[in-house]
Amino acid sequence: MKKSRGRTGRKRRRRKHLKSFMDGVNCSHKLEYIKLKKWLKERGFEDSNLRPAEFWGTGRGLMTTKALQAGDVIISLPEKCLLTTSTVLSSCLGGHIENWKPPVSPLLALCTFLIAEKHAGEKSPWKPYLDVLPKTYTCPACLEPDVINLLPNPLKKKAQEQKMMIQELFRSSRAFFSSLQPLFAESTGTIFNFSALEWAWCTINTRTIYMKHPHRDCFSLEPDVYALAPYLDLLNHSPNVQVTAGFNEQTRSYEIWTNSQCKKYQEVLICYGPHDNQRLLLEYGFVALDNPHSSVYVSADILLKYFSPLDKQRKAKVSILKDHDFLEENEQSIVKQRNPRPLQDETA
Ligand SMILES: C[S@@+](CC[C@H](N)C(=O)[O-])C[C@H]1O[C@@H](n2cnc3c(N)ncnc32)[C@H](O)[C@@H]1O
Repeated sequence: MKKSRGRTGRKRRRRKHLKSFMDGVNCSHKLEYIKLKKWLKERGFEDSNLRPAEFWGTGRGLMTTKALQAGDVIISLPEKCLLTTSTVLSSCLGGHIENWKPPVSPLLALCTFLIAEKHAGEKSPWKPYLDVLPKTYTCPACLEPDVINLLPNPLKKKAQEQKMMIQELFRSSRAFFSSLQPLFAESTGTIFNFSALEWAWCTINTRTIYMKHPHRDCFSLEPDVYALAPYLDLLNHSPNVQVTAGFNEQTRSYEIWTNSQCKKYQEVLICYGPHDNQRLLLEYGFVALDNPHSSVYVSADILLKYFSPLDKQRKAKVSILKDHDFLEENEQSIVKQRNPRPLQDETA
């Protein structure tokens, strides 16, 4: 049959070309995903219509093999598949954490567990999950100083703070790491090194879902709101979709429901929250195209410079903006131990 060379043909070819970019390259045949699926099945995860795939634009994510309608469940992950502080406490680290004073934070407990399990290699029951975790991250904390220097000023300061915060976490955790020596043949100084902590911190910062756990005395007062959710954490973010997510007490599973449609073989996207690109870069290491939450950060200095000198209210206006945290502080801020932001608000 003669190929259509007219306008319709060109349109059709263009659409096909565009579609091939939007569709992902299925990678569920790769051994690491086959092992992960088997491991999840043993923990009660029912095979869904999701497949790991590589997408142009968002990287690795999950594609659906069935069209999704608003109201459909995207994924339902049983409690047994989740990695939380309860997992950590029931491991060999549990006794050491319970005896350690001052108590460690839930975040540090999770970081320690990830590093220890990664070190255990073949012996770790979490190996199929650990094997699919990224080896490196693009959060500002992992960027070289000369790259951080290229960022706009307010973001540069926040990136430097994030780097210093992890350095401080490492410094303040060294004694705790040393206390774990009886559990390891190799020196804890080698196992729990700075880059291992940085990797674990970024894993938690970029991949955890929000799940509130009651406070336990063996932990410090920082909120215990994290859970690592294997497979579910392959879902990428879009500011333009809406989902409902949370732990379902009846099914004892963490569930995500879509409020948007998704076509067959397209990437299933969820919303991590109404974050602007600065926040996305800081917390997750990427920026979203056409982000409706985009904002521009302005320092008090810049604002005052461009306020009309005749405006008698300008100081009061700046003060109101400051009170509501709408202004970047210019002075060097004290490095605070900030808790990372879980993947999804309960309300996202
Ligand atoms: C929860 S993980 C999602 C799965 C991840 N892409 C992977 O391969 O493991 C979150 C990370 O995915 C990446 N990501 C999520 N949404 C993205 C998007 N819209 N564009 C680019 N990268 C995105 C970022 O690196 C982010 O830190």
